[in-house]
Amino acid sequence: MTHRLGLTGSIGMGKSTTAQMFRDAGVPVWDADATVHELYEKGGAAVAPISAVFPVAVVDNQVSRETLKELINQDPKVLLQLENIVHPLVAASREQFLKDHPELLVVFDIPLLFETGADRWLDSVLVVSCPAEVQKTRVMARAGMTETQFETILARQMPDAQKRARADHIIETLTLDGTALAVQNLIAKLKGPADARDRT
Ligand SMILES: CC(C)(COP(=O)(O)OP(=O)(O)OC[C@H]1O[C@@H](n2cnc3c(N)ncnc32)[C@H](O)[C@@H]1O)[C@@H](O)C(=O)NCCC(=O)NCCS
Ligand SMILES: Nc1ncnc2c1ncn2[C@@H]1O[C@H](COP(=O)(O)OP(=O)(O)OP(=O)(O)O)[C@@H](O)[C@H]1O
Repeated sequence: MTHRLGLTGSIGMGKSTTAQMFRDAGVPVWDADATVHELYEKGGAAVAPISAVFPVAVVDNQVSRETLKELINQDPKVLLQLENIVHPLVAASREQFLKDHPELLVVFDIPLLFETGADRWLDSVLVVSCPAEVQKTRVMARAGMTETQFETILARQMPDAQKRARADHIIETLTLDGTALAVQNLIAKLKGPADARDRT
C-alpha cells in the first residue's frame, strides 16, 4: 500500500529543497506549483478556461501570471475564481501521478496543502519550518521580491504555527545536512526497514 506523504510549509521555508532530497533518495515527488506552471504554458489545460473568464490574462496561447496578479490586486475575488478553475485540474494531475507511481512512498509537494484541504486524502503531512526571521531573509534575497509582496503572500497562507500544529512530522530546515538526515530518517520510518518492505 502506498504511503501518501504531503509536504508543505510557508513561503521560503524549504519545501523545494526538501522535496529534492526525497527525489535524490529515489522517492517520487509530485509538485503542485510545477503542475500549475504546466497548466499555464502553451497548450496547458488551464489556458482555455482561464481565457474564457479572463481573456486579457492569456497572451500567445499561454497564461500571464503578471496579468493574473494585476487582476487579483484589482479584485481579490479573482483569486477564488482562478482557484476554482485551477484546483480541479491540479487534482486530475495528482490522481494520474498516483496511478503512475505504485511505490511504497510518494511525496506531494503542495504549498497550499492545508488551505486546499489536501490533508483529507493524504496518509500523513510533513511540515518544513524555520524561524520567521530566517524565512524573511531567504525570501527577501530573491530578485524582484518586495516587503509588500512578501507580506501579501504570507497573508494568503495559513500561519506557520497553525501548520506545525496540524503536522504529523516537522523538519526544521536550518541546515542542509540536518534536513537531509531528517529526510532519511522519515523515509526509513514510513517505508520500514529496507530489507523487510522491499520484498513485497
Ligand atoms: C496568484 C499567482 C498568479 C501568483 O503567481 P506568482 O508566480 O507570482 O507566484 P507563485 O505562484 O510562485 O506563488 C508565490 C507564493 O504564493 C503561493 N501561492 C500560490 N497560489 C496561492 C494561492 N492561491 N493562495 C495563497 N498562496 C498562493 C505559492 O505557494 C508561493 O509560495 C499564482 O500563484 C496562481 O496562479 N495561483 C492560483 C493557482 C493556485 O492556487 N496555485 C496553488 C496550487 S496548490
Ligand atoms: N535545510 C536547509 N538548510 C539551509 N538552507 C535551506 C534549507 N532548505 C532551504 N534552504 C534555503 O532557503 C531558501 C528557500 O528554500 P526553498 O526554495 O526550498 O523554499 P520553498 O519553501 O520551496 O520556497 P517557496 O514557497 O517560495 O517555493 C533557499 O535559498 C534554500 O537554499
